[in-house]
Amino acid sequence: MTDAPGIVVTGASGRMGQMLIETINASDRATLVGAIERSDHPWVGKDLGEMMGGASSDVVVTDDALEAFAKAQAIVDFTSPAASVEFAGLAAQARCVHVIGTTGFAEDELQKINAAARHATIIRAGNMSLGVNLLVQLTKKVAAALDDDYDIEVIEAHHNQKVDAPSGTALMLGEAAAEGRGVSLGEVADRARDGITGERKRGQIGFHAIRGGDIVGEHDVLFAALGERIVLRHVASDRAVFARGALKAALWGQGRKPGEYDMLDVLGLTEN
Ligand SMILES: NC(=O)C1=CN([C@@H]2O[C@H](COP(=O)(O)OP(=O)(O)OC[C@H]3O[C@@H](n4cnc5c(N)ncnc54)[C@H](O)[C@@H]3O)[C@@H](O)[C@H]2O)C=CC1
Ligand SMILES: O=C(O)C1=N[C@H](C(=O)O)C[C@H](O)C1
Repeated sequence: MTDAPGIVVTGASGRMGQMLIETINASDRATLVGAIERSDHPWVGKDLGEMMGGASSDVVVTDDALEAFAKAQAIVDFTSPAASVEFAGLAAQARCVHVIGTTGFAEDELQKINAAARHATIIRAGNMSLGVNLLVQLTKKVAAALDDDYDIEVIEAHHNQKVDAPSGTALMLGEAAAEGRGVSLGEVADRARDGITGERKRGQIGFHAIRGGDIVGEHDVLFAALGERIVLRHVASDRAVFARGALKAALWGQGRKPGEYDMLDVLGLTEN
């Protein structure tokens, strides 16, 4: 028997799923106890290690989430919004910490996750890297220091397989900028410019999404005024930064009371 919490990875064959499995397997602070894929996925029923191109392992990929969650202390979940909402209910039943990295949630889906957090410890963040979470705090501070002579634009770039836009990170940065300015993002966001748009409205926060090749994830927050520009930038060059953050969150969540937390809580970056 070891004290290392048992972790189940959902979306095991995905870009993040495989990175998470490698990160957990390399750690002596957690043990991989399960791997989930969708029912129609060719990995279901197969040995996880072999599917990842290595030696056989103790883990067989399954589509039975509840059975797998029952053996775990934490679920690390980078899948799709619909899947993560379902896993939130099952993780709450199994009393597991649920780390959600999935992005692209609709408002009603976020409400369902929020409801699950009444009974479960959920840590959700659109970006699990230390660097981006620091950038969130910097963005809030810079936005609070400047008035709306400074136009704020959030520009993000990702690989050509990404299905949601703006990225979860871009929305976190936009929220931070809006909070710094004391406004509601919903009221000032401009998420699509095309055609004769008219002049930029003062106080807007604009979003731009670049998609191409194998870009891991890049985010700029631009503050542009007459005669000067400030650019706050984060570049992720390796998905391992997200996986390390997610593992840290799963460990941090052990023994924590039910509620919805984020990476600022995990990293101790919350402030007044
Ligand atoms: N918060 C963060 O730090 C990060 C978040 N992400 C987000 O994580 C999510 C996944 O990203 P990728 O790994 O690049 O995508 P991906 O498409 O490579 O992987 C998603 C995996 O989830 C699986 N899946 C979908 N529905 C499922 C279900 N019902 N049951 C079990 N498995 C299911 C798919 O089969 C696939 O293997 C995206 O929303 C992305 O934006 C990605 C990187 C970092
Ligand atoms: O889909 C991705 O790849 C990423 N998604 C997250 C997001 O939507 O911000 C985090 C990271 O940028 C990679």
